[in-house]
Amino acid sequence: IDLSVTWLGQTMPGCLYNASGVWCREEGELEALHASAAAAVITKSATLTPRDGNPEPRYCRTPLGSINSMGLPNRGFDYYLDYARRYRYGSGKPLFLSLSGLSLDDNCAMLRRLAEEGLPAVPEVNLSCPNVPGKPQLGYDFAATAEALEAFDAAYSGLYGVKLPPYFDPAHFAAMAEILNRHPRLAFVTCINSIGNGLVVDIDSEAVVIKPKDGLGGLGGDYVLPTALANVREFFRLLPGKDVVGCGGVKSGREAFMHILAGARAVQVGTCLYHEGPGAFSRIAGELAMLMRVKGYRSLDAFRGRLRTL
Ligand SMILES: O=C(O)c1[nH]c(=O)[nH]c(=O)c1Cl
Repeated sequence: IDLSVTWLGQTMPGCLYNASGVWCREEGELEALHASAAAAVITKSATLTPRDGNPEPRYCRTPLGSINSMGLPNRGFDYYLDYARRYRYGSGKPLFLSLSGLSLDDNCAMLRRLAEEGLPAVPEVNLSCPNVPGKPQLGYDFAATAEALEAFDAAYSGLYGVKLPPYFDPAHFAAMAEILNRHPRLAFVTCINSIGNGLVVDIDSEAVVIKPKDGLGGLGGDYVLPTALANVREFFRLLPGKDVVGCGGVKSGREAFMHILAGARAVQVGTCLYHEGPGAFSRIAGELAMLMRVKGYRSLDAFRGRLRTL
């Protein structure tokens, strides 16, 4: 059973890696991911300067997944760039740098700095953080997204990707695809980020469960799987020549299989990784391989994007 994935001019040994934000803020966490069965590593979304993030409690696990309003806590761009300078690219596991500047200028400054370094690390620009008070998700503003992508192309001459928020309307899928398809070096989109601004209520305390934004936070886990699959399948159809990375609701080989069937080139794991740790990757990969064996598939190419309609 071959779980390898060839994209971005390289072949990685498997198809699973972390969702940005989970188990990836500190170098020790990143090294643990690299040492695990994860096939790639992506860093916590970086801002130009370090951030403490939102007041706690800012993350809560629920029976169906998670809610978070971390507020972009991170060590700052220089910390992750330094890690990228020392990363062992020869391992065959790509390194992605998630960038989430608080302004277009910040995103372009980080992209320009990364371009100057000439490192193999691939940027994934986050258009979808839902948890910085006062900062709407860029990906929901089509004009601003169009402007940003033009600026990214000018700031960075290599291949890059974007992390998209979930969309919920065919008109929005079409509008975003029209914008994204203008950019040949935009090599992939990662669908989806958390479903923003959900509200989890604790009926015992009769209170919300996280402090920021009076309890509003991004949802992950079982809550988001159908929405994630829809975004993967729609953008797989609408973005010829680009890759779609599936993210959302993956907790076993089953959901990984669903994402790939929907068109995902590779699959990210967030909420499940937060709770299980990097051992999740070998478990999920084993479950995926077993599922493929039962179904008679020897590689991901044998079923990627082959979701049947009725
Ligand atoms: O609050 C966060 O740090 C956060 N949380 C998310 O669920 N998605 C993001 O992109 C970010 Cl940047």
